[in-house]
Amino acid sequence: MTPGIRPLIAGNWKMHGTLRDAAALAEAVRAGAPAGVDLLICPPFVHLHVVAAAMLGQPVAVGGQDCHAAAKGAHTGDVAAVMLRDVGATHVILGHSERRADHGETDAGVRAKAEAAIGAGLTPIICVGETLAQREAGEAEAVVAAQVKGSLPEGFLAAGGVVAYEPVWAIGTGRTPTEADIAAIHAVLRGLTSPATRLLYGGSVKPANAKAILGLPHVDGALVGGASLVAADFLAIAGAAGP
Ligand SMILES: O=C(CO)COP(=O)(O)O
Repeated sequence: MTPGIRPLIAGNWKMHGTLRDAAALAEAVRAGAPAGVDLLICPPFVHLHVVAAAMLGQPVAVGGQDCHAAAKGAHTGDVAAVMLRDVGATHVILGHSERRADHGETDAGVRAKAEAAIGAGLTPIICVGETLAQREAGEAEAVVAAQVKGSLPEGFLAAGGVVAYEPVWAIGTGRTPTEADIAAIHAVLRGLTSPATRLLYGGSVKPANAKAILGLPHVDGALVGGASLVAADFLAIAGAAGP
């Protein structure tokens, strides 16, 4: 943790569940939200409006998992940042490695989306992280630094933008980098951002490893995938970030 930075525990629900599941999960998270920690849940687009309406005025923020760089237009299947803001989202995850892989997203594209998000009043959470081949080649720090330099738009730090380090090989695999490796990358991220930027770690975060990971220097929270779909696990991770 970084002294003076309030931790953020974010749940990326990815493409899971029904509307009923989403409503129940959000309510369970709300009911158990611990003090002293910011909580964010990011449902699939089709569930976002209902979840955001239910969380209005509650201590659980709601975010999107992506947005388009344009404010409107002929972009079939896409969703604009202003639309997310309009239905109650306050944050948006951008440049997740699954989107970089599934949709060919580039650093420049992520930067354009982040500009749109900031313009719409959303807090962008930009994801960076190396592949296993890049880590084994000793390139992890250079890859992550290049992604940060390429993906963060001007005004990102002033707008309170968040950076999430998610090594691709740790996502959904149960594998995590060593604590020293996480700390090393986060030190690089701190050097490239600001003393106040929230830096999240993501990749197989679960109740059993949350305390150790969240205790590392410059780790100001977590971006949680699988474990965020189980309210008790997500809340246990949030509890590990608390005072
Ligand atoms: O991709 C992630 C969050 O964005 C991490 O996913 P897991 O927690 O399932 O490894």
